[in-house]
Amino acid sequence: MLKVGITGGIGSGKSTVARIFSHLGIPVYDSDQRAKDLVSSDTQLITQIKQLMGVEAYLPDGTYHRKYISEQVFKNPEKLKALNHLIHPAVRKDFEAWVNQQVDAPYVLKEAAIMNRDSGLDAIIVVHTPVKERIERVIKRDGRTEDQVKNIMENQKTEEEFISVADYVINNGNGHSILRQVLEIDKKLRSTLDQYNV
Ligand SMILES: CC(C)(COP(=O)(O)OP(=O)(O)OC[C@H]1O[C@@H](n2cnc3c(N)ncnc32)[C@H](O)[C@@H]1O)[C@@H](O)C(=O)NCCC(=O)NCCS
Ligand SMILES: Nc1ncnc2c1ncn2[C@@H]1O[C@H](COP(=O)(O)OP(=O)(O)OP(=O)(O)O)[C@@H](O)[C@H]1O
Repeated sequence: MLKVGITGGIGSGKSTVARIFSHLGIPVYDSDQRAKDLVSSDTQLITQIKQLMGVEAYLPDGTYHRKYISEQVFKNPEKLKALNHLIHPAVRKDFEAWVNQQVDAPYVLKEAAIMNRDSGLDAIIVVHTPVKERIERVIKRDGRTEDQVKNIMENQKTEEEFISVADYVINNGNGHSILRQVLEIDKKLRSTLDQYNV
């Protein structure tokens, strides 16, 4: 089973592009969403996160306090690194278990904001959108302030760094057609798979 990553900075359009692959029948693993499920259900992880971030990391009803954690980690790279260190091994394990269930798919897609050449993926797609457009789209989508978006961006790869890990780049800037680009990549990935099967 080919494992393909899809990455890009906040608001680049990863989820939008992943949705198109999903319509083509490709199973998509949403790391952000799965991470949020795991921090709400994995008791060992919950204990470790409270130790790292304080009891305020969870609301009295047990909900993961995203707003509080977001404010803490995106202004403190060391805290973010420590949180990643707790959550990412759990996500990696969960992803491998999920992949094993996707028996009939030609390939699977892992969507994540953090991805490197050594992430254990066979190919990486980077969704590229100019920073200015990403900021405008996230303000519109989330109601975050420009400073909040820039704060998150400072803790992510730059556009150049994202592109440096890419096997395929999808340009999602204003005026570009993502459907055509997705169809081309899907065709190439399926033909790679055919070569493996020969
Ligand atoms: C930091 C948290 C609380 C922020 O939650 P919030 O709902 O405010 O924002 P959201 O999840 O939509 O993330 C905002 C943007 O930051 C990106 N992001 C999330 N976590 C990280 C991270 N560890 N490093 C860099 N970018 C990140 C997201 O992809 C998105 O682009 C939450 O994202 C979290 O718990 N992250 C840790 C889990 C993680 O690393 N997820 C990323 C893939 S495994
Ligand atoms: N080509 C486009 N033109 C205009 N708006 C777009 C385009 N692509 C995506 N958007 C919008 O921009 C916002 C960000 O897109 P999306 O949520 O797919 O990004 P993302 O990379 O998954 O973000 P995050 O990392 O925050 O999860 C969404 O509101 C989406 O509807």
